Amino acid sequence: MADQFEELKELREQIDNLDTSIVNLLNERAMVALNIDNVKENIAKDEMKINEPHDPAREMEVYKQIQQINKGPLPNNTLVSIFREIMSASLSLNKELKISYLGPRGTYSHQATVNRFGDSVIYSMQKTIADVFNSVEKKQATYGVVPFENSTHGTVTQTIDKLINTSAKVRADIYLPIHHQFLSKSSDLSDITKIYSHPEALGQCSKWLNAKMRNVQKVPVSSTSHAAELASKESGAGAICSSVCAEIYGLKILDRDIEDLQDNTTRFFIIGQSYDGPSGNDKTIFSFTVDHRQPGALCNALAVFKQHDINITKIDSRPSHQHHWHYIFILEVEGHIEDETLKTAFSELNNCCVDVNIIGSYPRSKEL
Ligand SMILES: O=C(O)C(=O)C[C@]1(C(=O)O)C=C[C@@H](O)C=C1
Repeated sequence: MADQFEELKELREQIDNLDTSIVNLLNERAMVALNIDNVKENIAKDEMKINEPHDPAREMEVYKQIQQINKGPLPNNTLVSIFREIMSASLSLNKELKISYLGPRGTYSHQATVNRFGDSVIYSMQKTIADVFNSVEKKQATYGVVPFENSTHGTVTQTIDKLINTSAKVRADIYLPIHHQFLSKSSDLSDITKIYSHPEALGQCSKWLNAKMRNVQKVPVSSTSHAAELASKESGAGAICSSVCAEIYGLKILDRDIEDLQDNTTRFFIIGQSYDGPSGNDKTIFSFTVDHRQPGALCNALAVFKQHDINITKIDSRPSHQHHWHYIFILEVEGHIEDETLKTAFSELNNCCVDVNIIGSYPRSKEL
């Protein structure tokens, strides 16, 4: 017994020594991150650009490298979480970094934002997607996170309508698997007379709603968390939202994973004042308008990408709000706007469009 206590003491001494090394190494790393920030500041001044502390392409490189060198026993996802926090700390060493997202706490936007930026930055929750854009445009937040598209229900119209009219730029994307739960104060589905949720979440659960709640009133609200908040104050009301809302708002989960498709995933955009240079594996999003009186005008615009062998990864259109039945087209293509191929393609595109507006270029991220 005495031997074992002695062994425990020795092992704890080993841990203490290792912790000392880890703390010293973390501080050494933080000093290097501070130096990087100073160098980036000088480069930005020379090039008359904005210094962007967050570098999504570099973060992906760091994650890739730590996973390659990892020999265990720690699993890769544990190391990724630890490094998420290490880089979160680097991001906030020099100055306060404020990130805005569609709140309240517990929304999918909140989860995507915290997964990406960690615990050391300051978060600012906003009531609407438009408010997230406003906070970035007015420089009240360094970055904002907005939902862009869902694998089941398509484009988030509130976001795309802001993207075509904003000075903010898309600088990264985040994929988040989405599993919706049905939450209520009541204990039985048969007591439910009203369902709150964000319109996108209602759309992603249409099969469940039709099968189990066909005649129940559906009330679209600004976010899934706000839906949970409302449901927590009304008997007979329920909310479609994430499981974390159960704890936050003191609700019961009456049905789980009610989304139409089990691989339901939402892609979020990180918006800021500018985007980074090419990483070698990027995407570019832009909007354009064509002369509506000219037959084949849209076809000519799209043909530019075929001619340059540029893959189009998304196409959408939205009403122009200037003339009835005139549309703005939104395209996402592979490549960075500073790549030679894209530069040539965009100069040709400018010749056959009324207006072309680059919304962002960003490193292609991995769908987890
Ligand atoms: O390499 C950089 O550009 C850094 O600012 C350092 C660092 C890091 O801690 O590794 C910090 C934040 C960036 O988002 C990416 C990487």
